[in-house]
Amino acid sequence: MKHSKIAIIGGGNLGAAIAEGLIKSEFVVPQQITVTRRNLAALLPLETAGVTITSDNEKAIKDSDVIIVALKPYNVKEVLEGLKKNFDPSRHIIISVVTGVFLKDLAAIVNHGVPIFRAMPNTAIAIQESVTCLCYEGASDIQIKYVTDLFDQLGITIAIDEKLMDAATVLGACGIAYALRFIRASTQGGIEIGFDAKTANLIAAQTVKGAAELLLKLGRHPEAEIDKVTTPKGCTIVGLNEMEHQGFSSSLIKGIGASYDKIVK
Ligand SMILES: NC(=O)C1=CN([C@@H]2O[C@H](COP(=O)(O)OP(=O)(O)OC[C@H]3O[C@@H](n4cnc5c(N)ncnc54)[C@H](OP(=O)(O)O)[C@@H]3O)[C@@H](O)[C@H]2O)C=CC1
Ligand SMILES: O=C(O)[C@@H]1CCC=N1
Repeated sequence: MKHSKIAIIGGGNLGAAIAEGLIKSEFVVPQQITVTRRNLAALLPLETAGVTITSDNEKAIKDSDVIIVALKPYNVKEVLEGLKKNFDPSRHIIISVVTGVFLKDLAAIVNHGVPIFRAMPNTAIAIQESVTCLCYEGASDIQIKYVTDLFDQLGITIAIDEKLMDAATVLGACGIAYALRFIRASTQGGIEIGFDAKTANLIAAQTVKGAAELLLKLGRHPEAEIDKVTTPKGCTIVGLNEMEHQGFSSSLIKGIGASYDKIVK
């Protein structure tokens, strides 16, 4: 499957980010990628990089082997219904990154025996730093290996039960926004205590990266690392405790719950 052509149906925020990541990773060359949307002007940078851009979904599917569906949840049914006659089970695999649309619902729309994967990456896929949770139905071992390899090039991949896909959406995909808001708030605090915005943002972003790398590279526990920073009677514990009095951990946990409820209810 190494020379498979990839069509991304719906080249918006996530679809375009996947294309960018694929190009950077060299998993495929740009000429193996087609990206579709109606407003093609937004895709011109990808075209400059060598990707085929088009509004013709049918042609994109006919010219490709792997079809990544990156449409909004509310128009996926309508768009795929109109395209289903173009899917060939002996050739195509479908990878949906659409939030909240189950494998069985996708299979019912396509109705063709085409292997279907659900993947839940985040926008850091553009720089090969996504965490992508994956589940699938009706796929062969070769196809599972291919799709896992593809997302492994774009960050890390975790195979999960489909029942956890909504939770993966919140923790991994929405999580990028939560982390960025943390950095933004830190930057605002940094400005209040003396830094210009650019320097404060750099310090806040690199600090979050360092914290994450302590866990990812050294396998450490967050609280054990916090203990190393909180000098007795020092400034860290005073700030941290004040944040907790103001509901820091609680607001994050409640926010994660609210995002989850929005998907499942
Ligand atoms: N953004 C994120 O961080 C994440 C998003 N997701 C999921 O990925 C999906 C896409 O999200 P996102 O990229 O943010 O949304 P966008 O709205 O940015 O992208 C969807 C794209 O689909 C295009 N589109 C609409 N109709 C058609 C059509 N008939 N044919 C081809 N393209 C079409 C739209 O462009 P145009 O109007 O020009 O046609 C639009 O650019 C959603 O289901 C979302 O839940 C999952 C994880 C993370
Ligand atoms: O906010 C959303 O609905 C989408 C799904 C995950 C990230 N963005």
